[in-house]
Amino acid sequence: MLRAAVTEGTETGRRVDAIMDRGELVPDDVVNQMVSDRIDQEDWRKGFILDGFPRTVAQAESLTAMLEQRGVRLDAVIELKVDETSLVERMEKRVADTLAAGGTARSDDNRDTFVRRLDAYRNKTEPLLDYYRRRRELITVDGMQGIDDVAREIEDVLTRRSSGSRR
Ligand SMILES: Nc1ncnc2c1ncn2[C@@H]1O[C@H](COP(=O)(O)OP(=O)(O)O)[C@@H](O)[C@H]1O
Repeated sequence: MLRAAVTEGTETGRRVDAIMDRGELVPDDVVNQMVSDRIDQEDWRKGFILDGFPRTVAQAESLTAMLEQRGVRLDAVIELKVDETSLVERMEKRVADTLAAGGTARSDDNRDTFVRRLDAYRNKTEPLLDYYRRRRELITVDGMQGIDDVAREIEDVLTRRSSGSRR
C-alpha cells in the first residue's frame, strides 16, 4: 500500500518516499491510518493478510484496538525466520533478476538501506514477537526452506487456525 502511494504520487506517497529509500520506518500514525481506512472498505469478508504490518508495538496496539472495535480476531501472526546473511543474498538476487529481465531495481534494494532496515527490525519490530507470544497468536515458520515448503506451512497454519475464529 505504501509503495502504491509512492507510485501514484499521493500526498502520503510524497511524504514517505524518502523515508522508505533510507530504510527507516514510516511514522506509525501514517501506516495506522492507512490500514484502518483499508479495513473500513469491508471487501474482506473472506479474511485478509496484513503483510509487513504491524512493525512496531505502537502499530500492534493500534491494530488490536481497530480489530476489537470491529469485532474481528486475528487467526495467527506469522514470523518468517531467516538468517541475515541469506536475507542479503536474497535481496541481491532480486536486484540481479530484475535487471536481467530488463527492469529497474527497487530503490531500497541496496546494502546501505538494507542494513538500516535490519536495524529497524531489531530495534522496533522484534519486540512484537513477545507481544504476540503473550497473546498466543505467534507462529514461527522457518523461512530458510524453499518457497513451496514455506507456502505450504503458512497455508497449513491458516487452515488449522482460521475455522471458527470470527467472533
Ligand atoms: N508497518 C510499517 N511501518 C512503517 N514503515 C513501513 C511499514 N511497512 C512498510 N514500511 C516502509 O516501507 C518499506 C518497504 O517495506 P515493504 O514493502 O514491506 O518491504 P518488503 O516488500 O521488502 O517486505 C520499509 O522499509 C518501510 O520504510
